Amino acid sequence: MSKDTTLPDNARHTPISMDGNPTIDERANHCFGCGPANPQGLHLHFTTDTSNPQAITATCHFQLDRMHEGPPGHIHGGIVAALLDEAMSKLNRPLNVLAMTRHMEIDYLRPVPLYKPLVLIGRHLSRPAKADGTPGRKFFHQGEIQLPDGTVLARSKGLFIAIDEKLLAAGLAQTET
Ligand SMILES: CCCCCCCCCCCCCCCC(=O)SCCNC(=O)CCNC(=O)[C@H](O)C(C)(C)COP(=O)(O)OP(=O)(O)OC[C@H]1O[C@@H](n2cnc3c(N)ncnc32)[C@H](O)[C@@H]1OP(=O)(O)O
Repeated sequence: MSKDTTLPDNARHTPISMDGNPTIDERANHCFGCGPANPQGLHLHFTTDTSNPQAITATCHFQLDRMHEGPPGHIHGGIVAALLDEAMSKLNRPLNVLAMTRHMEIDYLRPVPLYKPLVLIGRHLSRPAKADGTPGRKFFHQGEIQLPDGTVLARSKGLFIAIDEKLLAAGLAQTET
């Protein structure tokens, strides 16, 4: 069945230019957290440090304005959650896994200010082995939003589950129709 190329992009979720066989990165082009093609996204850009494979990190320097306000002068709590989720999810690629958030918990320690430079950090914590000793599919990560002086404003712990590539392909096929 041929595709209706007259539909607006927000209904298709994938830009017309990516028709064919888009990679997962191309599919993520509209990701609310990091997709460069999402005009309403956060446009977060992360640098990953894999020098210690046991403690991979992903770091992003960012600043938000009133578009994302919750308490006056401060970032909305749901956006704080999205920021932390994004930071943790950025650890999956350097770990060579496609994974989705299964569970996350957040400590909102201090209100997170708008119009201030902030640091968002994801840290890989552990990947427990299965009972038979083979690598498990659960990835535990931590996220933090900090002031530049290191003061932690919000902290998360997340469980990400590796997605079977065959199921992923089926999922992507579903979103194509
Ligand atoms: C269309 C497809 C596109 C895919 C593309 C993906 C890649 C590219 C993403 C890029 C974008 C990223 C963006 C940011 C990251 C998001 O935000 S991802 C979006 C939010 N997340 C979701 O939508 C996920 C929705 N959930 C699901 O699809 C399914 O639950 C999952 C995650 C695939 C897991 O399903 P499942 O395989 O049935 O796993 P389930 O048995 O429920 O739980 C797995 C294990 O975790 C354990 N567990 C559950 N909760 C807990 C807990 N609180 N504590 C400890 N253990 C727990 C369970 O007991 C279980 O353990 P075992 O029995 O295996 O020992």
